[in-house]
Formats: sequence, structure tokens, C-alpha cells
Amino acid sequence: MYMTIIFLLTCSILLSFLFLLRKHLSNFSYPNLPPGNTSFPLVGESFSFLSAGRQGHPEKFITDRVRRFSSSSSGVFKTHLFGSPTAVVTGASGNKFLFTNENKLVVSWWPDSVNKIFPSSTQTSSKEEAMKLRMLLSQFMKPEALRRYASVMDEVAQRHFETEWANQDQLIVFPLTKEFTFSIACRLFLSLDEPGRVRKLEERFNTVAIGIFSIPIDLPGTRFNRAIKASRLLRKEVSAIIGQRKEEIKAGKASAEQDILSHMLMSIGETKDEDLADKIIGLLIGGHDTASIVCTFIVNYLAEFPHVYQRVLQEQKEILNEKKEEEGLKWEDIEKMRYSWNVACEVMRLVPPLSGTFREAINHFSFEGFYIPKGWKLYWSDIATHMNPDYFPEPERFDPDRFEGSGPKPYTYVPFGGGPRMCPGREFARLEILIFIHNLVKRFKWEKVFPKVTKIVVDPLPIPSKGLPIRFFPQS
Ligand code: HEM
Repeated sequence: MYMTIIFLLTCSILLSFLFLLRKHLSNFSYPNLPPGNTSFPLVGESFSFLSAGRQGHPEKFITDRVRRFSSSSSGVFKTHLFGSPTAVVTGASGNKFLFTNENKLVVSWWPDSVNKIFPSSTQTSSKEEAMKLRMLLSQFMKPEALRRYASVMDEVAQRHFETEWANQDQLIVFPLTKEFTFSIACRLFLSLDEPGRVRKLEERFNTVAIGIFSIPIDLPGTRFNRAIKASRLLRKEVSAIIGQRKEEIKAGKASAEQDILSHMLMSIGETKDEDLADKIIGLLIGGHDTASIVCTFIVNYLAEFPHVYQRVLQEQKEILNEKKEEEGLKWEDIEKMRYSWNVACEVMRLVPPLSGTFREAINHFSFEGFYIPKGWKLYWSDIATHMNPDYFPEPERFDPDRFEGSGPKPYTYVPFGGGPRMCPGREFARLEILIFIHNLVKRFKWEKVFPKVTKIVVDPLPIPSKGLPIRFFPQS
């Protein structure tokens, strides 16, 4: 009896493996595919891809293979990532090809882990849903709206630095920049301002964010499992906020300009609270994690390069000197922060918050003479482009002056992506990053506790090892 069970079990494992192997090989049976590795069924090269990021060099996964398989420093190669056959396209020509063929040859695609954590993202990644969301966001990100946010963000920044940074001589930067950008997002997206409630929400968000790009194994104790559980609680909490806001709108106690949530509720028509909650959660994650990474690495590079810090300080002091005491920042001040923005751009070149994203081929097509089958995934990488010496000589060197004058060539500098899916929150991000820099340098000087070059772990977003501890001193 036992022998029969063991025999049947072995047969079914073998058959499943053979089935997977056949499917895997058939994915790669087309003629004239790009060169590259296909590796094992299911996992493919996912572990090498993730491990390059965890070692702090996500671009190495790409540059090593381009060197091996391609005759030029930009090129295309095939691989197998997160369960799908994938073509990785690199360089300015690859970026241009994908960004200009959105919805014609390719559409946005997210790995299974994202769809399992946010079930409604299978709809939100569709062309129509993405367009709807972009339309809503474009209203919220209009120049006149951004003008209003400048003073709100400045108010949040002043409170943040007074309560979290002042009166200490040492702290860890990364959790604090997250708290700063999350407070701004809660205030402007949901009108949520109560510190205790914001902090509780942030904890759940962090658990979800860590699991989003993990290997999708739903077993107790895995990051993925924790993220699914946290996302359910989060959906409940955000749905409750939505329910309460609906009541306020009915009673005439909320306006469309108040925040993103009211704006969405008043313009989107009938939608399930849970779907809307997923959209808001997605925005809160995308809208605060990315900017907090930029703020963190600005602190890091300003500590490493005192002459850059001095130029930033000088620019910000000139703005301060034109102000009356206690007068906050205005939009016009932001426009004067040219050098500070060059610093932020150079930080995003070296440490882009999203190292790259995926597309799916909706048709068969050819790229650089190679065949890309319908259904294959495509991956573009900003970090690999930013580290290409053809576009940025001595790419490892930190030099904000690269952004002087007309700046980098088209499609070579792409921290916000490009084409129809280009980040709609980029101006919002610019505003909060510059307001962060202003409030930081006008108050403090600082040095790193570990002065060596900071090790970066990309998992899935880049974070400094140990969270970047610094010692700091009040500005004289
Ligand atoms: C420094 C900060 C930021 C960076 C580096 C960044 C980067 C990106 C990138 C690279 C994409 C394109 C993904 C793709 O092509 O597949 C993207 C999309 C997106 N970003 Fe951002 N982002 C930032 C801040 C924000 C903020 C503050 C918001 C919201 C207020 C936001 C909302 C979005 C949304 C909704 C999309 C999806 C657009 C679509 O699919 O059509 N981002 N972001």
C-alpha cells in the first residue's frame, strides 16, 4: 500500500516536472530569439537577478550578460524571471523602443507577487484603468495645485525636523525620511494628520512594501505571506476612511480640492471601496517610498562631498535671506533651487528608486533584428542605462554638474520612466525633495557614523546598509 502511494507520488512529481520542462523549453523554441540563458523552469535566473540587487549592484545582472551576449554596450538578451520568459532591453535605444511602443506592442506588467497582494491591480494595470488613474492624478498634480502643496509640505517638514531631528546628536536617516514623505502623502492624499494614526498605518505599509517584489511563496513566516496579511488589514483601514469620507461628501463637509481621496470619490463614479482602497494604497506606496530613498541618499552624498554641501547651503541661504523671519517656502522659491535639484538628479542617476520595470509583449515583434514572441515579458533598467560610460563618463563618480545646461541625452536618464507610463508624480516628488533639502541644510551639518562608502542593498528598493546613521550639529 505504502509502496503504491510512494510510486504514485513520485510519478506525479516527475510528470509535473516534465510538464514544466516542456512548457519552459517551448517558450524558447522560436527561431531568432535574442541570445542569453534560459536556465531552469519556474525560477529561471530570478535568484541571480535578486542577488545582484541584494549585493548592491542590480545593474551587474544586466551588464554582465550584455558583455557576454551582445556586441555593443547596449543590447538585448533573453532570460527567465519571476516565472516568465523575458527579454531585457538596454540602453537609450531599448528605452526609446519600449516607451514609444506602449499600448502598441507592449503594456505594463507586474510580477505575480504584486497581483496577489493587490488583486485589483490586475485591472489597474490595464490600459483603461491606468488612463483613468492618470487623468485623476493629472488634476491633482496641476501646477496651481502644486503651488498650494508647497506651503503644506513646508509646514510638514518644519514640524518633522523640530520633533524628530532637533535636540539629538545622532540618528538613523532612512526611517525618518520615510516618516517625512509618508506624513506628506497622508496629509495631501487623505487629509490624515494625527501622528499616532499615521505611524500605525506606516508600519503596515512597510510590511506590504517589503513583500511586493519577493518570491511569491505564500507560507507562514515568508515576507510574501506577511505582506498579504498586512495588505488585507490595510485595505480594511483605508476602506473605513473611504466610507467615512463618503458620508462627509454627502453631508457637504468635504470638497474635491481637499485631497486625492475626495477628488477620486467625486469624479470616479461607482467603484467598490476595496478597489478604490487598492488604488489609494498603491499611490501611497509609490508616492512615498521612492521619494524617501532620494532624500536618504541626498543626506549620504552631501556628507561624502562637503563642497557640494557648501554649494547647496549657499543656494538655500540666498533664498532664506530674501525672506522675512518665520516666512515659509513658496513655489517661486522652489524654482530658484537649481543646483539643489541637480544634486537630487545625480542622486537618482546613481541610486534610482526603481531600478527598472516590466512590460508584456501584446504582439509578436522584432527588436534589433531579434524575434520577441507575444506574451513574453520585457524588462528595462534605468540603473543599467545610468551606469553606461557611453552616456555618463566615469559613471561611478558623483557629479551634479552633469545636469548643467541641456543635461543628459534623450532616453539616457530615466529615473521616472518615459512615454505614456512615465511617472505622473514626478513634479510632486521634486517639490517634496527640494523642501526636504531646504529644511535640512538650513538647520544642520552632519557626518556619517561609518565614513566609508555606504553599502546599498536593493531589496526590492535601494536602501543604505544600517539605515544610514549620522551624527549631526546645528547650523551656525
Ligand atoms: C523620486 C520619486 C519617484 C520616482 C523615482 C518614481 C519613479 C517612477 C517610475 C520609474 C515609474 C514608471 C514605471 C513604468 O514605466 O513601468 C513610475 C510610475 C508611477 N508613479 Fe512614480 N516615482 C516617484 C514618485 C511618485 C509619486 C510622488 C507619485 C504619486 C504622487 C507617483 C505615482 C506613480 C504612479 C501612479 C505611476 C504609474 C503610472 C502608470 O502606470 O501609468 N510616483 N514612477
